[in-house]
Amino acid sequence: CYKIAQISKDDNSQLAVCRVLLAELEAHKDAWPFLTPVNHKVILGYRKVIKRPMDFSTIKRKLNNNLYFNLDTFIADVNLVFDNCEKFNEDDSDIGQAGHNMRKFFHELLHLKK
Ligand SMILES: Oc1ccc2c(c1)N[C@H](O)CC2
Repeated sequence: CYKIAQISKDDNSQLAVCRVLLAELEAHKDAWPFLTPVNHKVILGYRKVIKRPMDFSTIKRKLNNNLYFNLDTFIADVNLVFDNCEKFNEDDSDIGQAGHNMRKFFHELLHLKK
């Protein structure tokens, strides 16, 4: 019984860490391309090229609906945001640069909290 109690406590603390990490990502000056889903009806080719769209508002909804098993599944979705950005944007574009900046910022956040 203790083991089950221990896992559920960790889940709650891991969930709290995810919420803080997401808030820090959303507050970053370069977060603007990633705050809401890309409108694939407007951006031609996006739906064909990007097989698994992801953005910060979707991650927040998944957090609130308890759809992340642990910190690692949350990290995988954040990295998906930046991987999609690299796939669809040139490195020297404004959005491409924002994606690289945000990935570096997130990586540093994770190493601060470990
Ligand atoms: O010029 C544009 C216009 C729209 C978007 C991008 C670039 N890149 C984003 O990844 C997807 C949305």
